[in-house]
Amino acid sequence: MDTQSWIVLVIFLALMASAFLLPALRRQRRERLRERDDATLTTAPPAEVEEAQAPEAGTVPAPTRPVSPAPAPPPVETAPALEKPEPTAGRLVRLRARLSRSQNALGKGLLALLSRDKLDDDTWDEVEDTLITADVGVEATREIVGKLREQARVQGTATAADLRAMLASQLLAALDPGMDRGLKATPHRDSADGRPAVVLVVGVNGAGKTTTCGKIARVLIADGHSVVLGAADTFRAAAADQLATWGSRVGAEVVRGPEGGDPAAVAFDAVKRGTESGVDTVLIDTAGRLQNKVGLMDELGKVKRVVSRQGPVDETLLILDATTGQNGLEQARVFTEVVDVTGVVLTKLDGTAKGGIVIAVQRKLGIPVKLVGLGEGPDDLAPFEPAAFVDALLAE
Ligand SMILES: Nc1nc2c(ncn2[C@@H]2O[C@H](COP(=O)(O)OP(=O)(O)OP(=O)(O)O)[C@@H](O)[C@H]2O)c(=O)[nH]1
Repeated sequence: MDTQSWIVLVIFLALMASAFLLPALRRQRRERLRERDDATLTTAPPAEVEEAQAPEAGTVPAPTRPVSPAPAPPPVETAPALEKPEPTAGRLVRLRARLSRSQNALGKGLLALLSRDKLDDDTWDEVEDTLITADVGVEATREIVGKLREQARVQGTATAADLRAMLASQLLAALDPGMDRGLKATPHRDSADGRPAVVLVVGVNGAGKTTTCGKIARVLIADGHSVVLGAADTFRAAAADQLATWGSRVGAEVVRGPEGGDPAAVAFDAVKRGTESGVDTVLIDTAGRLQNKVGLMDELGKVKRVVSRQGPVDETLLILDATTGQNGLEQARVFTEVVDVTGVVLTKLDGTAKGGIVIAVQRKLGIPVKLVGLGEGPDDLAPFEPAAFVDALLAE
C-alpha cells in the first residue's frame, strides 16, 4: 500500500471509532451520574443536602439533622362577634326620612290642595280622592274630610298652615293614638314554670314574616330581653336557615325541626325549650299561607292550639305587606278569624305611598298597628307612633 492509501485507511478507522465508541462512552457516563444522583437522594433529604453546605461567615451553623416543619397550631374556633342592635326608642324618628320619602306624594298632594285660594267642592273632592288613593279607605276618608270641612267652615278664614294643622289632628285622631301598641313580650315569672311570653308570627307568603321575626328578636334583645326563636316554617328549608342567621347575629337560640315536619311540633318544642332555658320571650315564625287555602289555615289554627297547651299565646302578630293595599284587609280579616290576631306589623312601608292602610287596618279590624317595617336593614323596624307617623306624612 502506498502512503496515500494508508492515510485514507487511518481516517476511515478513526471515523468508525467515533461513530461506535463515543455514544457508548456517553451512555456509560450518564449511567454513572444517574447512579450517583440516586444514591444522594436515598441517603439525604433535600433539606439536609442544602443545610450541609458550608455556612456563610457570621451565621449560626445549620443543624445537620433534617428539620421537620413546626406543627401548625390547631385552628381556633372563634364565635362570630354578636351584634349590638340599635335601641328601639326614637327609631321612627331615625326612619322618618324614609317614611316621608315614600309618603311624599300623599303629604305633598294634600298640602297643595289645602293651600289653594278657594276651597270649593271640587277641591274637597280631590282631597278625598288623594286619601282614598293612599288606601285610607272610603269610610275613614269621608269621616276625615267631613270633619276637616266643618272645622274650616267654622273657622272662616283658615290659612294653609291652619288647614295643615287641622288635617294633622284629623289624621292623628283617625289613627286612634290611645290604642295599646306595646308588644306583649313580658315573661310569666309568676306562673308555676316561669313561662316565657310567646309571640306567634303569621301572614301570607312573602309578607316579611321571617325577616320581621329576626328584626323583632333584635328589638327585644336591644331592650334587654332574652329570646328563643322557633322556626315553625318547616315548609321552606331556607326560612329556618334565614332565621338561624338572624339568631346567631344576636345570640338567640333557634329551635328547628326536619324539613316538611309538623310545624305545631316545632312551635311546641320552641316554647318548651324557652321555658327550660328561662328566656323572656319565644318568637315563633310560621310558614306563609294564603288566607283562602282552608287546609293551611287549619294547620295554623293547630299550631296555635298546640302551643297553647303550655300556656296562652301572648301575642299573635299579623305581618302585612303595605304594598298589597286593600287586599291586606281581607287577609287580616281571615287570619283574625283563625288565630285571633292581636297586633299588626306593616312591612315595606318604605316602598309604597299607600301609608293610609295603617288607618284602614285599625278601623276595620280594631287591631292596633304595633310595628312598621321601613327597609331591609336589620334595625329597619320601628314601634308605630301615630304622631311621628302623621308628622312624616305631612313633612314639607
Ligand atoms: N323594603 C322592605 N323590604 C322588606 C321589609 N320587610 C321584609 N322585606 C323583604 O321582603 C322579602 C320577603 O321577606 P321574608 O321575611 O322572606 O318573607 P316571609 O313572609 O317570611 O316569606 P315566606 O316564608 O315565603 O312566606 C325579603 O326580601 C325581605 O328583605 C321592609 O320593611 N321593607
